[in-house]
Amino acid sequence: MASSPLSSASPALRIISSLFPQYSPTLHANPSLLPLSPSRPHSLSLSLSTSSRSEKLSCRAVSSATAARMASEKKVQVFDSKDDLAAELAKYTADLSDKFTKERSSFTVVLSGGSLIDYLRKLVEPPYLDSVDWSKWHVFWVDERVVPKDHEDSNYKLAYDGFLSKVPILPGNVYAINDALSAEGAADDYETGLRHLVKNGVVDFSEATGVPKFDLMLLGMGPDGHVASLFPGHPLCKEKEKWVTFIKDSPKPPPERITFTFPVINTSAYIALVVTGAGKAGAVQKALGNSEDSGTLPVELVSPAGELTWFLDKNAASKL
Ligand SMILES: O=C(O)[C@H](O)[C@@H](O)[C@H](O)[C@H](O)COP(=O)(O)O
Repeated sequence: MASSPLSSASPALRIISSLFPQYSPTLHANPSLLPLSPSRPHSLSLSLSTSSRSEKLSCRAVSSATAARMASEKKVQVFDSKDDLAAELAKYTADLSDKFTKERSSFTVVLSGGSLIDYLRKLVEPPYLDSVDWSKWHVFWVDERVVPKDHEDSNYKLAYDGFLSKVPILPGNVYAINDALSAEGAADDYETGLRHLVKNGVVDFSEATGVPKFDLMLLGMGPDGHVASLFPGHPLCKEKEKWVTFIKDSPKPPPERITFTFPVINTSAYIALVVTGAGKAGAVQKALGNSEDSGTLPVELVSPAGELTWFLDKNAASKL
């Protein structure tokens, strides 16, 4: 298991629970939308809380964890403000960028849509703007809506406007979907592209699981506990063969999307789950608390081979 590279926690950071022992033809950047102007990352020193609340949470989580989840290293961090969360997420990401760019010639980062992009806001500011080796970044999407790249619903557009346009990541290293294809075609095309990138050594590969091993996934979670475009009760949550699949009946609009599957998500070296807002407190409680019906949410299936870190604001953590 990879150890955290992370080492000085911000004062506002509260760790309430910690270690659980235990290219392609079309996988390309869109030059018209990627006039990326140009322009390094870190690990949190985890100051473990010894409060009774912290111990209680750890016990609760352990009691509800499956054997697979126990195999993961899990950290839960609660921040007093969204700005504090964004500051720590920037530091965490920059540290991991530093670690992986020193170890390999690339840093493979997977983005989700939604509010996650806004929480990357401090990563595009000093000191990270100049200290991160952006030239080594390779950017992917854990899920994407099947809409044109300039559509308001596009995760690519969201990431471009809020993050990619502000840092000097090479346009050729940004892997958007082919928006001219159907959902099924775009999913197949994205998987084909990934296979090329694995073959070329840009993306790491896990012999153990037979799927790509991304360095970092930055995930959000919906109020219903969905992650990526893997929704509660949907058969796609059980997909074991495909790396990338598609959905045409997403309960969260728009309905047509492509998404990484759980085997790929769970092969990641690091996953950050960024969850804020009182509307998500129930799902957070189910996933991390001692809920009777724990184990029913997609987010509970997130159990990476590496390290999982929850970044919560106090509202999302309010039922813990
Ligand atoms: O494209 C998407 O819809 C997503 O990738 C999705 O999984 C998102 O991350 C969650 O729905 C959380 O979104 P919010 O953070 O905006 O609530």
